[in-house]
Amino acid sequence: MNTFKSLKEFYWPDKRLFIWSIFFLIIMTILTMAYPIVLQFAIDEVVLSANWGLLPYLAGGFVVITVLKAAATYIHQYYGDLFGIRAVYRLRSRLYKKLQYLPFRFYDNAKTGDLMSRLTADVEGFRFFLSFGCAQLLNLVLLVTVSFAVMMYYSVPLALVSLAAMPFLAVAVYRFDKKVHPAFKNIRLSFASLTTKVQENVSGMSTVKSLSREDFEMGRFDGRNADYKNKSLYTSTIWAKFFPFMELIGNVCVVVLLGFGGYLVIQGQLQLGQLAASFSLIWYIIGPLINLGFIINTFSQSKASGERIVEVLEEKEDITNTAFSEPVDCLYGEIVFNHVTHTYSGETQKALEDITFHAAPGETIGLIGATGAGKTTITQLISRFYEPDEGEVLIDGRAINQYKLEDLRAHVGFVLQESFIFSSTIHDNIAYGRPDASLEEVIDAAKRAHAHEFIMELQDGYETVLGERGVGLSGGQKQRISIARAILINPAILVLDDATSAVDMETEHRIQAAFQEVMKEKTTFIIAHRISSLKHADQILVLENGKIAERGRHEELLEKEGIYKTIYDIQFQDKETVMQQQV
Ligand SMILES: Nc1ncnc2c1ncn2[C@@H]1O[C@H](COP(=O)(O)OP(=O)(O)OP(=O)(O)O)[C@@H](O)[C@H]1O
Repeated sequence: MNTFKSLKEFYWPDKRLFIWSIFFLIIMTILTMAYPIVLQFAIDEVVLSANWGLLPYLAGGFVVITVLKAAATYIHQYYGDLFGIRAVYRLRSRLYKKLQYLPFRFYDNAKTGDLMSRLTADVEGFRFFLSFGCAQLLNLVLLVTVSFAVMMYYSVPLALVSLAAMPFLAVAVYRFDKKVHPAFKNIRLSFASLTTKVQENVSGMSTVKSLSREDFEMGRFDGRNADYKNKSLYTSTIWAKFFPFMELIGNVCVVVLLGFGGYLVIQGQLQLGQLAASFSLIWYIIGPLINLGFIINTFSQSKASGERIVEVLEEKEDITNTAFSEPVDCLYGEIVFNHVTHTYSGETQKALEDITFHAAPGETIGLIGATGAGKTTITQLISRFYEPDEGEVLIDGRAINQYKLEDLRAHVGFVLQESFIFSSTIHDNIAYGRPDASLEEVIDAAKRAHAHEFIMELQDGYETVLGERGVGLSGGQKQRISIARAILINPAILVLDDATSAVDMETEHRIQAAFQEVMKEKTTFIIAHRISSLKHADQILVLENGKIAERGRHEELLEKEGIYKTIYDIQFQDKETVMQQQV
């Protein structure tokens, strides 16, 4: 019940809808009970008493009851549905908002397929219970109690004898639920694994194709598909056995009712109409009891779904604005790292250890080092994507948690190795960080990123719609869109993660020139693997295993004859070799 309590704020604002829906459900049940009573009255008081004058009234009354019941059913269902739909609308919005603000740490461990199923299947499971499951449970209790009471009113012995088999029915339902519940749970898990596989496959399709692993992927999918099929078949066999068995018990009850009831009628202890009415009433008891398993199942499924939803909602947003966070209009871009140490959650090895440096506004800092040395981590700490375990990061003399997160991030521009392109127009992709930018500004940014020419060659120019993940653009083109995006937000701090690795030599040269232009008055971090990108940096930090191994300008580092010089020699020799081969 805790789950339902935790999610109360989403469904309780519409409690009126729920109450009305339940009110009309009660009316619906009362009117349903009227059917057998009218039948009993028609047989005993009209037919057997030859009181034919009552017949038109009875028929008219029956029509009125039917119409009223139809109206009550409509209102009950409509309000019930509205109640569930509105609740999950709020819930979905909150979940989506939560996903936007959850820290990077959460996404490091989250599986996309799993998150998707929480936002879709689990939310739907919860809605189903709110809209129908809850009402069904209440309907069951009402129908069974009232039907039993009316049967008892007609004849206590008949009610007790014909319902003697009910305990068997209850035991069968209980045993069935014990089997079917885990079976359903397994189906859900199997389905989640199936969708995760599909999602992963579609996302990594280019890798699958480039390595010709289609057959391997199909084999892996077949395994999960077969697992899902087997689990569904197993559940079907449980259902298939359950219904005939339940019907058998139900029919035994009916046979007992007719036999014993017939005897009572012959003995004059029961009226014929009462027997006929009891025949209908007994199904109002058996029917819902057979469905009890299904209702319990809906309940436990929605409870499980609710738990998975609550898990996301209660996930800690540990990187947020603090009480000291203040809005800021402009940054100068002075950055200080003071003995910063950082370990990613779940890792034992430090990604950064005791990093200290000072970057004056407008300076260019080069970061170089082997893969995994900690270059990206430094830039991620500047944007407060993660919080360091020890030490502090200061911008313009203030600790970065004293800035409002959105302001801080608005002043740091990233050009990442793998730029994400949204499935919308080129214009919207460039203006993503500044949707208010004018078309002239967007075009100017594209020109400076050397993207304008290729954009104009596309059929719809800036209005060209890009596919998911920007399919249709080359790596270099995507990167230039990303550069234009960063230029447009005009950040005080710029991070270029191997920004020109995916473009040809000529374009690289042009982009580098454009960057010299935009980097003016901006503190820029260049994460580079090639020394050529760092030659003009004001300061180069050479990282090794999360520590700064060397620092200085290009010429100074060459003189040190250390790691930097080694990298330089390797890259320089490579160049020499290429030159020699060309001669
Ligand atoms: N999200 C993460 N969760 C756990 N460990 C991480 C995460 N990101 C990076 N690491 C680890 O932290 C260390 C530093 O990684 P980082 O990405 O900063 O290196 P890098 O120098 O930028 O490497 P590359 O040149 O390959 O991009 C590595 O050992 C890496 O495995």
